[in-house]
Amino acid sequence: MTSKAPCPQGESLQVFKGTFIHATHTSPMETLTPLILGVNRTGKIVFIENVDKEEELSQAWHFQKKNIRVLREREEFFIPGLVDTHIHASQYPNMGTCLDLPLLEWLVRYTFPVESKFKDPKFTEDVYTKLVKRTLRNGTTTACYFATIHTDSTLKLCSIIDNLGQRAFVGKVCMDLNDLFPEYKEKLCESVVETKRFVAELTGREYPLVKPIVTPRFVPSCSSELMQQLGSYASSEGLHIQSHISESRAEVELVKSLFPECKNYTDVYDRHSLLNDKTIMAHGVYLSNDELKVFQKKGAAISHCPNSNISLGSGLFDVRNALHHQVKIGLGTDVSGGYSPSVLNAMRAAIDVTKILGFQSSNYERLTYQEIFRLATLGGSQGDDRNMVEVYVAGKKVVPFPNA
Ligand SMILES: O=c1[nH]c(=O)c2nc[nH]c2[nH]1
Repeated sequence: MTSKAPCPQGESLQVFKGTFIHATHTSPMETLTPLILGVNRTGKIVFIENVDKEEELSQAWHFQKKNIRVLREREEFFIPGLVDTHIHASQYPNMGTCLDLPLLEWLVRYTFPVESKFKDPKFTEDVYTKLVKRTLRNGTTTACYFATIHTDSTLKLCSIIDNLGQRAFVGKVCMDLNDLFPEYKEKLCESVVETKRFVAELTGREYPLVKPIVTPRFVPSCSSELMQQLGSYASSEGLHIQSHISESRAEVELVKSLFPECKNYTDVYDRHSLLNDKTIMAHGVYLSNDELKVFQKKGAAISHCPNSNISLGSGLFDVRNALHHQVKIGLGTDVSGGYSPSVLNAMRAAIDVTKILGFQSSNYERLTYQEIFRLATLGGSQGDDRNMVEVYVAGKKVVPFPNA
């Protein structure tokens, strides 16, 4: 929640007092009350302590008690920022519509056409500005975005995110296969060169909170050569990787027919060096236990996107089983397969999914709402090493994931 900081004199602070709710590895939801929190001019939390330290803190930091914003008891509380581990910024124009087809048909009929519009800079700026503002309004302080195949438009998304102060990973989508909508694809060489240009330009801008993520769309859209080149590039540069895996039965069958020599869908990514502890794969509905073991061994994470899985009729992801396999899990809105940009909505949908799994099997250990809160906050932050500062709450060091 806060990094330990020295106490410079005379810095202007915003100070809050009230109830804090957070998650740790030992407790999925912990209520800390009452605490006092100071935020400096740059938006950094500079202290978070028990209220009995108020006097001491007001002297050290020179704030007046009358300026403390006191949260209303039982009505207001602080939580950590929500983390959306999978969202397609470019599908925002379709959000809440076009959900009458299963995944593979949905991509061709609705999704590729809307994404292809992002070569237009005006359209790009308009849509991305609205989308990022909307996610921030919904409490998403960190997001893992898919953009489109267009590099400059994706860089525009990065500058909008930076401007609006969100933390993000942003991916220029890579896809060199698309027979059913050929207007929206790249050549192999172009996809790799443009990914490198995207990473170089974004890194050069030195945005403090916005980082690139290598983004092969999914196996059916990428040649083996493209996946191999992206895998080795990501490894050599230490970059994060995002893609989709095992979302629908038809997709799993398609991948089997495309890569008959591979053991399963996970094996395809693994053989192309795309599965490691910086990888986040969306969905994973149909992953076998053997595949989950590979995820655990490699340290790869899964983004659970329950709204999308229901809306596109893809299936029900068993979070409990993945947690039993010690796989890292976060929550994703998956706009526009999911119809809501809110992680709170993803939490509600995750509750629905775990209840449905409970109806199907009487001894199923449903997720608790506290566990879902942890998925939406701490769960989604695993693997983002920018979060690995030393964290102290009320003078006590908090170790979110000691074995991570
Ligand atoms: O939910 C999804 N949305 C997408 O855009 C996509 N592309 C491949 N697989 C996908 N799944």
